[in-house]
Amino acid sequence: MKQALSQPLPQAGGKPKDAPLTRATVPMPADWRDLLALTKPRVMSLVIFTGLCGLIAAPERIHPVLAFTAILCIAMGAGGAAALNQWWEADLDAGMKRTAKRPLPQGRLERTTARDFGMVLCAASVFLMGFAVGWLAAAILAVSIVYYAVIYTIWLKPRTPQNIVIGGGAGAFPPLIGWVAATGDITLMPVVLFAIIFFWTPPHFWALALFVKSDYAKVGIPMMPVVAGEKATRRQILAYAILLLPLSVVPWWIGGTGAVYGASAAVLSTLFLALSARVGLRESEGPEDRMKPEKQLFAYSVIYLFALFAALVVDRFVAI
Ligand code: HEM
Ligand SMILES: CC(C)=CCC/C(C)=C/CC/C(C)=C/COP(=O)(O)OP(=O)(O)O
Repeated sequence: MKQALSQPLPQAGGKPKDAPLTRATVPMPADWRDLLALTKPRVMSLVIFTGLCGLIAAPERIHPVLAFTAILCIAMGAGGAAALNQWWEADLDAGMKRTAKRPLPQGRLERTTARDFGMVLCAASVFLMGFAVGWLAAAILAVSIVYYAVIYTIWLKPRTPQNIVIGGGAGAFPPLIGWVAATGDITLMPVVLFAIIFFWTPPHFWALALFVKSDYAKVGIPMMPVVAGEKATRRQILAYAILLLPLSVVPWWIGGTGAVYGASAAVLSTLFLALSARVGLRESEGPEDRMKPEKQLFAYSVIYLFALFAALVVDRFVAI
């Protein structure tokens, strides 16, 4: 592992590493709840949802069994990459209040279990996608896994405050994968969906980073508020939200959706911009417990993306 432990992590099961294995100290089999936690299920619910919406919004239909398989593969790949992220960052997670209760910092799982679980899920997701659905979708899934688990987690995150701007590409792939799973082809529409998530990610994450800034500072991760300060972060949140408003209506503008999506996107993005402006124009370098607008923006960012992609699907059915 790259990062040095600030303090020794407890061994899985809370036993000292070199204790003789008696009946009482034989490691417990991995609990399924801890394995599930490794996949970051709440974050992944939106990843899976956007993947599903991309698949449904695509102009071609595939057999429901294949559609289910494609979404299962996105879930497995994203969950496996999240497990690898936590395997690599167990030391960092142990040092941050927000992440200290995860299975690895708590010593409820062996690190090697997390690594192997992640590897198996990722490999299985790509091969299943390739053999059952298509190799273009499998290739993009593989790229997104490597993007999140390696390029973002290992390379960008510890090095640059632009980590989530560049790394944001990882989370933007699922609708593209869903679309390609249905059509076997990449057209302008799924690329626009990719771009929407790409530009949504900085306000989504930096809103959170503002109210957990001290956590990131403590473990030496160069997140934007830590390196460039709160003011610069707030201005950049606003800049991305301004760009997101016209971008979100592009699917309607290029004729890829109907007015239901176009109107929904305009309303949802205007509210996103209003909440971002409240955060972006705030001057205070306030304490983290006085960050209500930032917390509201973060919460709304999640609702926003769910609602925007739901509108895409509703629009498709209304248009039929
Ligand atoms: C590089 C890009 C991103 C970064 C760094 C990031 C970071 C985070 C972090 C740190 C949290 C708090 C989670 C926790 O405490 O466990 C979070 C929450 C969340 N993220 Fe992101 N995120 C990114 C992109 C995305 C994408 C692309 C999606 C989905 C499309 C997404 C969906 C969510 C959801 C649904 C939550 C709320 C989870 C909850 O309710 O606890 N994120 N994100
Ligand atoms: C199909 C596929 C592979 C999709 C990628 C999924 C995805 C949404 C990746 C990036 C987003 C994410 C969960 C970042 C968490 O940041 P972090 O890991 O820095 O957060 P943490 O501090 O909570 O660990």
